[in-house]
Amino acid sequence: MMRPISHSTHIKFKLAQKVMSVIMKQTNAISIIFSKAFYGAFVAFSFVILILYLYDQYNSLRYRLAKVLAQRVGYFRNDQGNRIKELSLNTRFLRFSDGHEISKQGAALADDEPYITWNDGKPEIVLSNPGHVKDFFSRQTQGHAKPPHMGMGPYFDRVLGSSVGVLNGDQWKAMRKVFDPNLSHQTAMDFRGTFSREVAAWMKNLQSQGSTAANGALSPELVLDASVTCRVLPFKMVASVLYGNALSQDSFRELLALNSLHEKVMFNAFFGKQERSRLFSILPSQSKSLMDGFERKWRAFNLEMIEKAKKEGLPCPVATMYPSVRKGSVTEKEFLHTIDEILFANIDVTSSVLAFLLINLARNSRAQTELRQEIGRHGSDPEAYVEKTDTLLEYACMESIRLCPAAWFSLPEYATSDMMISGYRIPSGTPCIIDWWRLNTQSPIWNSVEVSGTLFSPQRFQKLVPQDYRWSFLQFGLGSRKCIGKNVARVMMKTFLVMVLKEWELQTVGSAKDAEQEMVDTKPDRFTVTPDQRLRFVRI
Ligand code: HEM
Repeated sequence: MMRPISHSTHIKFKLAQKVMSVIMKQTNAISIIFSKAFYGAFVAFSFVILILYLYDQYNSLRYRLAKVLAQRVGYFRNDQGNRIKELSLNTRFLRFSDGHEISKQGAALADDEPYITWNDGKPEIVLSNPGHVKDFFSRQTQGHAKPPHMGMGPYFDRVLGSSVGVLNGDQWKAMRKVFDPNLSHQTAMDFRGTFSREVAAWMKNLQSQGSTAANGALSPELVLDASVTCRVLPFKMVASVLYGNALSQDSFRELLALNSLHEKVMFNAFFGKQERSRLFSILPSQSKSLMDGFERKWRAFNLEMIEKAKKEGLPCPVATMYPSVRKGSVTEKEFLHTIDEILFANIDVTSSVLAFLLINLARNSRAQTELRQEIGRHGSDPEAYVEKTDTLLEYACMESIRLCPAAWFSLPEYATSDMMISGYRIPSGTPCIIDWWRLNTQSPIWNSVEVSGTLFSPQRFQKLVPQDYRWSFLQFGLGSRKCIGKNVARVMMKTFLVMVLKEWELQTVGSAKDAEQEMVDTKPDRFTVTPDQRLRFVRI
C-alpha cells in the first residue's frame, strides 16, 4: 500500500520543482548566450584567418604585379629594351639546400649578366661578377638597407629580425656603437690566450675520440667528420668573448642546451614552409611553442649572467654592454637578437669556416707543408705571427673563405635609389643577392694561366693588393655592412691552424682527393655551406 504524501513533503517537492525550473531556465539562457558568444568568436576568428590568408596572398601577388608594371615603364630592361633574364623558380629554400645547383642554373641561363630569381613572391637580382657588384655598391648608388626580416618571413623575424645584421639606419649605428668596441682587433688579440687554451682542450678531447692501442698509448691517427669535429670549438671561443669570466662550465652547458633548441628554431626559420605565413605565426603550433620556449630561456639566461657578473664582480662584456638597453639607445629585443646572431646564428658559419680550412689544407699537401714550415719559423713569437697580415697563414685563411664561402648566396640588401646594374635599370628597393661562390672563383682576377680560380693556392695573394680584388672577393662583407666579428674570426682561425698543424698532418678520406675538384660534398639541411667530408688526423 502506498504511503500518503505528507503536506511538508509536498511543499518540499514543489520548492525543488521551482528551483529546478529556475536553474533550467538560467542554464538555457546561459547556453544560448554561450553558443551565441561561441558563434561570434568563431566568426571573428575565421574572419581574422581569412584576412591573414588574403594578406599572405596579396603580398605575393603585389610583388609580381609591381614587377610587371615596372617592366612596362622600362625597369628590369637594358638600353636596348631587353628584359633581364629570369630564373623562374622560387629559390627561397633551394638557395640554401641546393645553392650550388641554383648557381649553375643561373650561370647557364644568364651567363655573365645579372638575373632575377624569386624569393617566395618577391623578385631579387642575382649579382655574380665584379662588374655587377661594383655597380651595386658604387657611390652612384645612394643608401643601402636590409629588407625586413631579410625576406625570410615572420618566424625568422621573431628570432633574429631585430639583430644588428637586419637593422638599418640609426638603429644599426646605435647597435654597432655598443658592440664594436667589444669585438675590436685589440679585444680579439687579448683573447688569443683564451683561444689557445680552448684549442688545446679541443685537441685533447679529439684524442679521446680516437681509439687507443692495447697498451694504452695514444692512437697515432684519427678519422673524423670535419664539420662535426669543428662544431663546438668556435661556439666556445665566441661565448668566451661575450660572457668573459662569467662563463662557467655550467653556464656553457646551459648554452649548449639552448643551442640545440636554437638549431630547431633556425631550421624552421630557414626551411619551414608554414613558418613563412603571418597567419601560421600567431596560431598555436609546435614551432610556435619552440620559439616561445627559446625566447623565454634566452632572455632568462642573459639576465642571470648579467646579474651574476654584477654580483661577483666578474668581467663580462655582455654585462658591460647591457646598460645601453637601460639607457634606451638600443632595445632589449635588439640586444638579445644581436647576441643570438653573434653566438648561435654564427656557429654554422664559423664552424664551417674552420672545417673548410682543415679540408683545403688536407687536399693540398704542398700548401699544408709550406704553411707548417712557416709556423715553425715563427715559433718564438706566436703573438706577432698571428698579428702579421703578409704571411702564408693569413693567405691560407683568406683563400679558404674565397674558395669555400660560408653561404652559396649572400643575404639580400637593397639600394634606396634606382640603380643601373650591367646596363639594366633596377628600381630602388629591389633586393640584390650575390652568388658568393661564382664571384669568389670565376672573376678574372682569380683565373690566370698558372692558377685557376677553383684551385686552393694561398700564394696567389702574395702578388695582389686589396684594391685588385675589391669587387671580386666577398669575405667579411662588401659595402658598408661589414662583419662585426671579422677581428675575432681572424684571430680564431689563425690560432686554430697554428696549433693543429703543429701536432697533426691532415689527409682527406674518401673520394675528395683531387685538389682541383670544384667543391667537396656539402650537407643540404644547413643554411650555410657545410662540408660533408671526413679527415684523417695523423700525429706528427
Ligand atoms: C670566418 C668567419 C666569418 C665569416 C666568413 C663572416 C662573414 C660575414 C659576412 C659576409 C657578413 C656580411 C653579411 C651581410 O651581407 O650583411 C657578416 C656579418 C656579420 N657577422 Fe660575420 N663572418 C664570420 C665570423 C663572424 C664572427 C666570429 C662573428 C661574431 C663574433 C660574426 C658576426 C657577424 C654579425 C653580427 C654580422 C652582421 C653585421 C652588420 O650587419 O652590422 N661573424 N659576416
